[in-house]
Amino acid sequence: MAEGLTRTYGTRQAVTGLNLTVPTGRTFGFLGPNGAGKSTTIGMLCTLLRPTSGRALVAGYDVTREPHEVRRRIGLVFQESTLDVDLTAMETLRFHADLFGIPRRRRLDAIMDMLELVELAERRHAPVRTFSGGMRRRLEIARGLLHTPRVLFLDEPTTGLDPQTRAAIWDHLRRLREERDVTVFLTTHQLEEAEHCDRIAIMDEGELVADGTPAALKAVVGSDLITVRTADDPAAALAVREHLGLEAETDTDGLRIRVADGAAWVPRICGALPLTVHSLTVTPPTLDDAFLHYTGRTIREADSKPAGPAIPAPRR
Ligand SMILES: Nc1ncnc2c1ncn2[C@@H]1O[C@H](COP(=O)(O)OP(=O)(O)OP(=O)(O)O)[C@@H](O)[C@H]1O
Repeated sequence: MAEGLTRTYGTRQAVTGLNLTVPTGRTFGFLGPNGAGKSTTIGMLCTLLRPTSGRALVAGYDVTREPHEVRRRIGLVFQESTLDVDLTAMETLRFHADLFGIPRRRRLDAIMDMLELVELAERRHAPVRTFSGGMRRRLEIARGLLHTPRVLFLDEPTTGLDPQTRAAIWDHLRRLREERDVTVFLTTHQLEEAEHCDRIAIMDEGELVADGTPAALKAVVGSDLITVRTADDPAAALAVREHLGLEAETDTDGLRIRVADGAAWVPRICGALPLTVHSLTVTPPTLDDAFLHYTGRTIREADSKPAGPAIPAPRR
């Protein structure tokens, strides 16, 4: 829970008056372009950055007044890897278990449980340097979960990974949600990734602009996109405007028409066109449409601005 959470760097407002409640045991995605303030928010929630004003409770504890209580109850996976590549997977987790004071008698069970969760048990004695990017990320997730935190924070968990590995990481995060009662809080600037979350908060230029389930955010857009390719798109646009009174734009994809119930309009559009239709697709609203709706630009346009620094990962 955050109330009026604000962080400034000098004169720059990185996060402004953030109000947020995250449901327990769910996957919550923080979506926004580079520099929106996502990492700064995670940094404050994880007690790594002090809020300039406002307050936040994580797992029931105040991040400013009770940082140690918060730290005990959270796991953190940074944007950049913080693994020591000379250690094996087992040694990595053993080191972390010591750090968090996991009792010796429970240590091996806890480590094996986590290694099995992320399917690295067979590679437990291999040094991390022999691991692929996806395996390293899975090991970091296992490490973040070893002390059974109530909340797992992941800053851009699949950045830099190929699509297959990304899908595998999401499978693991899904299992985590199903099998353990952990709240997963992650940041992403990838729309496809945000679709996996139970709830999303859209952030832009330090402010929260929307918050809800992916379906609810898309529903606000309220219209499907019909794309039609014809033998003569400008003539088709004119016909659609004149006969159906619909706004139609043409671009390299063809003719683009936005309507509330796309499927119902298909026969009428085809009937109104006096020329050959090569193809017609109906696309329900996407999260990019939702982002556009709330911010006035697409996330890709917003992302082409220079990136901000990620939250500082501890160096070893
Ligand atoms: N240590 C810092 N000093 C000065 N400005 C900073 C610092 N860290 C972040 N900022 C600025 O604060 C704003 C928010 O940055 P932040 O890293 O939180 O965004 P982000 O949404 O996480 O972006 P990214 O996806 O690139 O990590 C940006 O304008 C960034 O330049």
